[in-house]
Amino acid sequence: MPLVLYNTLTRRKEAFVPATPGHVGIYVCGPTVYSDPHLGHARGPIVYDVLRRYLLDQGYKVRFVSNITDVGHLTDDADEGEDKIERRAKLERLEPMEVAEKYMWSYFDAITALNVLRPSIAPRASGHIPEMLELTQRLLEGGFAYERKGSVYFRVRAFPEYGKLSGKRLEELRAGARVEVREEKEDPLDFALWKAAEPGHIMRWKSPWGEGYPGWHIECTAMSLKYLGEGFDLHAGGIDLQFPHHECEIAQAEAAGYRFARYWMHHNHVLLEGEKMAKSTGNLVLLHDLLRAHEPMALRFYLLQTHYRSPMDFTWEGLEAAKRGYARLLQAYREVRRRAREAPSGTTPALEEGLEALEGRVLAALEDDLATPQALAAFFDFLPELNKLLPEARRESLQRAASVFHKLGEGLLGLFPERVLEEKVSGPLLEGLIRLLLELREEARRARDYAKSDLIRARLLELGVAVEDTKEGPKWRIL
Ligand SMILES: Nc1ncnc2c1ncn2[C@@H]1O[C@H](COP(=O)(O)OP(=O)(O)OP(=O)(O)O)[C@@H](O)[C@H]1O
Ligand SMILES: [Zn+2]
Repeated sequence: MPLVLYNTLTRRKEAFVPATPGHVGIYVCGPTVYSDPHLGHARGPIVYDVLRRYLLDQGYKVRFVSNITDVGHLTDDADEGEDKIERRAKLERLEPMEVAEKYMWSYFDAITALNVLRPSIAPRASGHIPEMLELTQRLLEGGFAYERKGSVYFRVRAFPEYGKLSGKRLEELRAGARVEVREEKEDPLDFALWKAAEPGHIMRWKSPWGEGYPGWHIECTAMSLKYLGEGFDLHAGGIDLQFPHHECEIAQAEAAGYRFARYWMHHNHVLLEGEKMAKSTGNLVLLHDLLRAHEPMALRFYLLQTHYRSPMDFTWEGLEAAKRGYARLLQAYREVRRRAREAPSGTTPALEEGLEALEGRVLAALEDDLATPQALAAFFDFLPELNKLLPEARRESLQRAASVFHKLGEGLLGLFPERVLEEKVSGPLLEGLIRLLLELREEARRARDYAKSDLIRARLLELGVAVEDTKEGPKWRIL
């Protein structure tokens, strides 16, 4: 398989070889669902969606697991602070699970509008507490964890490979760590596998150590191993998750004796005014606001214009430029489809050659660590030639052009769902056309050309539009 991906674990591009021939297992860290998604939340789903589409196109069976965090993600990375969902529940006067449900659907609605395929499994953390307890128990038994006042912490010192994903050195981390006053931890680097619930904490489950709730990191380890098995192919998420979240995930899995993910992918951030777009800081543009005002596929196109490992600065000018670029591609594709229906039969070798080159370039770009900007550039480089060939092109070659556009543009990049290709005549357009015909009819009447005015009326009637002449002028209705 020719696909090459940058593996964060080894810090180099590597050929991607799935553990089981013909199958690929992918786990992507999903959102903590306590508010509406912003544009940054769409980047990962779209990038990994292109990867998934590529693998499907290559004939792989892909199990794509992306979780929903509905418990355990605290406002503070050092295991202090409130649960993000529970804090929001208090603000909105809702049950925590109402908050999770509301924002989970808000997230799925948005990424579905962006033509992202639904995960094969979207496990929710709160539904996997037994798996997390079992893993915690195993770590305790192996001496990799300890219990303090009903909470259980991972003993980082017992796992010398801690830091291998992020390349961080334990001594430096320790020097920079904050030491809390009421610290229960042996080492400031230790992290919670299980937290004792304080009085008043709503989301709580029974455990061998009393009532509590899981740590955020143990959720993803437990759920990815459950659904993808040991040594699964690929684990992905935003670059902010590389440390500590993913570092902790690896420590938990491997200390418990399981082989963990073989490849790690991290996408860079969407920035606004140079800063990470984030819920917690309020530096954001909401996805739903963008989706209401702009073609979702133009947004998807905009995000794919930057390589996933580079930061992407969101600007309104950038969005407008992307809309224009997308419209050019869409127009070309529609034109190809239209002509493929009408052109005289035959082939156009120059067009076929151009298509083959396009296909080669797009595939080569994606196979080189998902170089989506280069894949899009290949389309734009092909446009002038395509536009030159179109007027004379013959049907069979145009049909092939349409299917190549479908395979590359929709199948791989997910940019042209059927919805955008249908050149639908909308309500306002229809009404305008009827009004225009009636105006022409009035003109004919004024010129005493009754044959023409009657003809217009008769033809409209055939189409199911009845015209009635009243004192206030002609009225029409759909039969
Ligand atoms: N600005 C961004 N650009 C790209 N990916 C992002 C961005 N913000 C969050 N993500 C990714 O979205 C996923 C869900 O993240 P999460 O729910 O923790 O959101 P968040 O906005 O980072 O929250 P917070 O601001 O509270 O840290 C993660 O994979 C995370 O890396
Ligand atoms: Zn995760």
